[in-house]
Amino acid sequence: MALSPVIGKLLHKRVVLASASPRRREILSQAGLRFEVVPSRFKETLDKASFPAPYAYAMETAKQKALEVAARMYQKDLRAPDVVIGADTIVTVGGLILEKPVDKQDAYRMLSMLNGKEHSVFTGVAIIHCCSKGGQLDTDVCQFHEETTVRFSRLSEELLWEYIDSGEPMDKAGGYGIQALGGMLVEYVHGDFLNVVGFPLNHFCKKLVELYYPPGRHDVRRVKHDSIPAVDTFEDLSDVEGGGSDPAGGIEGGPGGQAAAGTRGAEANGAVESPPPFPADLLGLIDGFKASKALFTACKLKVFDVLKDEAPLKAAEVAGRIDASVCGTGRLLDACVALGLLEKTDGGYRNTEVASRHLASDGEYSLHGLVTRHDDHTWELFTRLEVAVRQGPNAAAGGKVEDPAQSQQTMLQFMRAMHGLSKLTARRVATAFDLSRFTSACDLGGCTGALAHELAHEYPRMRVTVFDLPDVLEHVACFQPGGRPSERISFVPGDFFKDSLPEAELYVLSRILHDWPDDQVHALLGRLSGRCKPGGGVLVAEETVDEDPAAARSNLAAALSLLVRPRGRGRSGAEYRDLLEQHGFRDVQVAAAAGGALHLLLGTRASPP
Ligand SMILES: Cc1cn([C@@H]2O[C@H](COP(=O)(O)OP(=O)(O)OP(=O)(O)O)[C@@H](O)[C@H]2O)c(=O)[nH]c1=O
Repeated sequence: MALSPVIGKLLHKRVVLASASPRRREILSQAGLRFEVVPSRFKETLDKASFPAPYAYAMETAKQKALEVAARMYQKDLRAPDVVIGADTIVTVGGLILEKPVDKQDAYRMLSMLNGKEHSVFTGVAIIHCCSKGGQLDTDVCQFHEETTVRFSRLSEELLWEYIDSGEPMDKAGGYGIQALGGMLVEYVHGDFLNVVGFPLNHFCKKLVELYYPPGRHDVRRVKHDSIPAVDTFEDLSDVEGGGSDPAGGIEGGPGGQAAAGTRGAEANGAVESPPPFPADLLGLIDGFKASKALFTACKLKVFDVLKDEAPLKAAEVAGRIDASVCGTGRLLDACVALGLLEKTDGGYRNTEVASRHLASDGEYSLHGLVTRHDDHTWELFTRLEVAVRQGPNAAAGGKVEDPAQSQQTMLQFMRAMHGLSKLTARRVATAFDLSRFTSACDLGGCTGALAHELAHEYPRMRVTVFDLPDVLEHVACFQPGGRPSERISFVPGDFFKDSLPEAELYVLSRILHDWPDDQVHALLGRLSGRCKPGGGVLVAEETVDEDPAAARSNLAAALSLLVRPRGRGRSGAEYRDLLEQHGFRDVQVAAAAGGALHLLLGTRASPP
């Protein structure tokens, strides 16, 4: 059984886990499954005595949990998810079924029954495939169960109460959690450990293989939602009806769908070819732009601002706040849930921590500006990637050099994007080398001063000058912490190609050189080298286009950006070192920052010969 292809079968479906159990959620996300969580409202009150065996009770409860969620979601949007997964875990001892204790006394009763004995843990699982047929919800139900045997040591009353007082037993079947403190009570486990924790992952994957790569018979049966079999007919579900239709065909391509027809056709010819490994990663890549666009759109519509610091909101409430359609907003919010940017609970949607920190438009580490810049500018630039590949770097813009000062709006957007990126990397750039020997620094093209602040903060003796175009410096006030720059930071307007460079012991060029062709880089470094006194330094921070295959993936975005940009060029770390040495900087030290995304070089100005 190859895991990722199996899980991959679900990657392009809207999958819902109908469970409030954090353990199930964790087990499935660790397995790489992408899903939403919609806890079931089904009350676990089925008559246990009406079931022939405890596992049948667990499977039926799991099924009813999942069907309740499918029906509720369908009712709400007239659109059910593709797959709903439900589960129910029970503990059985001496013919009794133990669920979650209702109070401490109940937990004590359960743990006393398990004390010093062997018991079974059953998890029933239902995988329900949904579709809409004739205006009604149509469901395929696949169920299974898994049993694990657990034995508790002989435990003292004192220990049992200590465990109960820890609070751990209360939301767990049988009153214990094997994955945490409860693990100390356990002498042995026979069978699937994760099944005890709440979800039999191994059996689940095997079931997916059966469903999606069907060798023949298995226990899926079409069940009309409005004719869910009564509880007492339930045990029949594991039997295949003789001469039944191909259930996997129904699931894969929908009833009568193309996939089903294809499979049947192949079987009729007697040549059943097994399909190739499922290219989940590749499909993820093919669809990657849709994920980016969903993120961009949510940012632009300020979804993450609306859901910041708030109790969960329903799709309709969010739609009202962002002035958008309810249906469209619902889809967008669900997409953000699937991308791990939002969480969905019974009460509605709310931000994940990452979304609040980086995607809301305010906040110290907001990347909102970067996202909107990508949406408004970079997106379009990348539509010309083919031209850039055919004609070479910088050709895509048709010779048109983008002028960031085009309009106030563009300039501010550009600055917000740069500020967000710099805030994330500035501390790392400032501390990659010991710069304490310098008492003054000049950050050329230092924009909002994000790096200048970190340098001043890290080196209490250092005064920092931010040197940038007058149009840029006009807008820096709103980016200063507390609304004003520190007294050791000054902003000096000027053009580093033309105007006299401020005097400093250390010159900083952070994300500047890639933006210029070689002749201009030489001109700039020549001016800088002329201004820098012997013993002074230059600090360069750049994304590089190294040929090291290990770094290729993380450098990919930078390398392609440099191809489509209207000017500038990508260089390797070695090329930057050469450039510094050509301009009289020696003892070049090299470091990496921001997870290898930034290449840092610190050179010292040698005395002229
Ligand atoms: C034996 C054992 C159980 N559990 C948890 O017990 C709950 C069972 O209850 P359930 O009714 O199946 O699920 P739920 O939590 O009510 O969620 P839901 O699916 O919404 O009904 C699940 O949480 C399981 O992880 C552990 O975390 N560790 C263990 O060792």
